[in-house]
Amino acid sequence: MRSVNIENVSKQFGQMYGVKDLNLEIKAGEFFTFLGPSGCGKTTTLRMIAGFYYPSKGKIFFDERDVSRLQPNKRNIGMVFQNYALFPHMTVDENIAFGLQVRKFSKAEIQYKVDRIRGQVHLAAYGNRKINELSGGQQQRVALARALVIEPDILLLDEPLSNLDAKLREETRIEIKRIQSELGVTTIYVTHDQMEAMAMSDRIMVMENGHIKQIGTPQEIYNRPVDRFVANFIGETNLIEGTIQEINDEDIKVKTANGHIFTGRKQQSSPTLTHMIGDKVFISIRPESIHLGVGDNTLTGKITFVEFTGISVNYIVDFTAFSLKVMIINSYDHIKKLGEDITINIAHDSLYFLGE
Ligand SMILES: Nc1ncnc2c1ncn2[C@@H]1O[C@H](COP(=O)(O)OP(=O)(O)OP(=O)(O)O)[C@@H](O)[C@H]1O
Repeated sequence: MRSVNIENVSKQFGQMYGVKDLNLEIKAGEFFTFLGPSGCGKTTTLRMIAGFYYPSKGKIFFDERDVSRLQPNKRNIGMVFQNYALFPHMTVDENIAFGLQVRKFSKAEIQYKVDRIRGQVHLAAYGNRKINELSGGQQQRVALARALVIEPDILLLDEPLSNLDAKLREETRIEIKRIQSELGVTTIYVTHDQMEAMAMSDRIMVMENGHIKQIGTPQEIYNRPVDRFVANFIGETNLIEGTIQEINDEDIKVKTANGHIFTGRKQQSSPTLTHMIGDKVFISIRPESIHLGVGDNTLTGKITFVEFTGISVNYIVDFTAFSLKVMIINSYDHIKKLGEDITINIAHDSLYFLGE
């Protein structure tokens, strides 16, 4: 396993930038995810790491080695894409063995390595099955085995689960994570699915328009987003606009347009926020951090939407100047009805302040 260092990398397509001035270090053995909406530059970055694109500017290192202009087949990388690109009429073993044959391993070595990796992806009994006789999830595990059997320094995965249905996605996600942590291979994962990114990654890079927005652990990104884009993109949140009314070393009071005052902790603010009385701020409140009844930041409003999902009861509650999505984890309590009044509270620690 190797580290990946991206230094000042840009990729231009004519006048347009796919990515611009990217600086990034992925540690050896890390599960690192590129996350962002369509067109933000995830695949372009991955392709430069793979060697399918060369950077227009800047350098890429695997450990100390400059690979910026090295051909893909000289980089010792394993790759899995959303369309598995397996040979459908060949067997599982023939597919897995492909990269080893290209590398001219002996027959005995190939069989040993193929058997071993087939066991690791939980397909031990499937060596002689044809690819078109496998389920989508099994096919994706063959693709993974084929990428891993060459013992790559770096594993690149580009939306590998997007062709699978929801249940299989989750199962395969768990399998990929298990195999990755058993083998300890440095893994770079591309997705636009924030749940997937959160569940699998050691660290996540959130991208927008060819730029890095934030790099951090799933918890950092979820609990301490740098701005409204990240807060909105990672999970659901309520954003309420207001102005700073009062401030001291510990607390901030923010007044909304209809005169409501929210009190929160100063340390629960994005690092880029300046704290001056009169400044405009946004309060981010996660739906699951809102509770029923009286407490800190108590409010009473009218229910304009209600749904029961099994895990939770979700409400939208109108407070005239703003509305809040509220998620009450299923407690078998009475479910309130559309049009009813509801009293909610939000702990001071659950408010998070963002700049414009
Ligand atoms: N070969 C190309 N020629 C011209 N523009 C390109 C090319 N490849 C990518 N782009 C542009 O670069 C930007 C980044 O594209 P990229 O494919 O990296 O995005 P992405 O985040 O992977 O999106 P998606 O999730 O849709 O795959 C986009 O605006 C895209 O249109």
